[in-house]
Amino acid sequence: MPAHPQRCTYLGPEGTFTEAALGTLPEAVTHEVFPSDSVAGALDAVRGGEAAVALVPIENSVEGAVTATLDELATGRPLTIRREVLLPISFALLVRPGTTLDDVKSVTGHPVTQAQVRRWLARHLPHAEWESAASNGEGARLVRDGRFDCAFAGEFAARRYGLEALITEINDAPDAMTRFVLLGRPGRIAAPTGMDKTSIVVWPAADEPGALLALLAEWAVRGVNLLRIESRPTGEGLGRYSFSIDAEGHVTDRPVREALMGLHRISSRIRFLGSYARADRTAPATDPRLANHEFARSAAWVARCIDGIGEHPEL
Ligand SMILES: O=C(O)C(=O)Cc1ccccc1
Repeated sequence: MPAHPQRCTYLGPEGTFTEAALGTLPEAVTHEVFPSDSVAGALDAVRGGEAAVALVPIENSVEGAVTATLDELATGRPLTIRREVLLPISFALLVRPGTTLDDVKSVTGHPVTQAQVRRWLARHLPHAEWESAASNGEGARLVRDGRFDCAFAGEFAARRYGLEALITEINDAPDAMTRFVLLGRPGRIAAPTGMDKTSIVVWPAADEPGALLALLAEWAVRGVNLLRIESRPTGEGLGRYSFSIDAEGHVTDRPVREALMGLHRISSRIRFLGSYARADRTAPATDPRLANHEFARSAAWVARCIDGIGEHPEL
């Protein structure tokens, strides 16, 4: 460990799933780790230089986007994604020791959690009042402090806050996963691994027929597969949206690079959020016609056409 290790922050407080996800990354040992109390706080710590990197949730397989994260990435000083990590999620109902299900009148957790335990709540605690917390760790802390009767959080958070897991393995959808991203200030992009993903935010140029189709066509004509597309309101009035997109491949792959160039030409704004290794280690279906050397070969052919080398430069 260097004398002054770099710092890494995460959506805290202690006991969040984000902290558990961070535990699977090398940064958990190579960096000095500290919690932030919101997604915005974590990203501002990176923007302000108090942390080199921050881990925050971005997407859940049941509830979809963590909108606070998407919106933070679309605005403010630019940040880029260095890594992503996937974590399977199931919840425990945490209470102060001695509390029974019959005692429970109020319940808390992160808003994304609420969406994942809705059916369970309707069945087992139909009269309990829900109020959201900034994170699941924060919910557990608030139960310890007597603000709520129980919180949904990871079972591991019980010990941290002197609570008891009354029920475990709660989840309306059994295979729920959450995706987290490690964000840093823009820097040199890591070399491709062959199993990469590229993320951007793009603002269409005009509110006109086919504007979204034109954005999608830039990827489609170059054979680039999209992994996620999400619209988010820009905040500039109803009907104004930006699109958050994950595409298969790395910015140094010719098809991805040319799609980005096309988007840059036709959009009103575009923000590059990084190229990084896919956590699911899935290699794209490769089309040999789209390999970098095929782009070089076709560029050389056009150059020969221009130079008039050969009567009919065909190859
Ligand atoms: O990290 C946490 O504990 C959070 O509060 C964010 C979250 C919410 C729901 C599932 C996974 C992570």
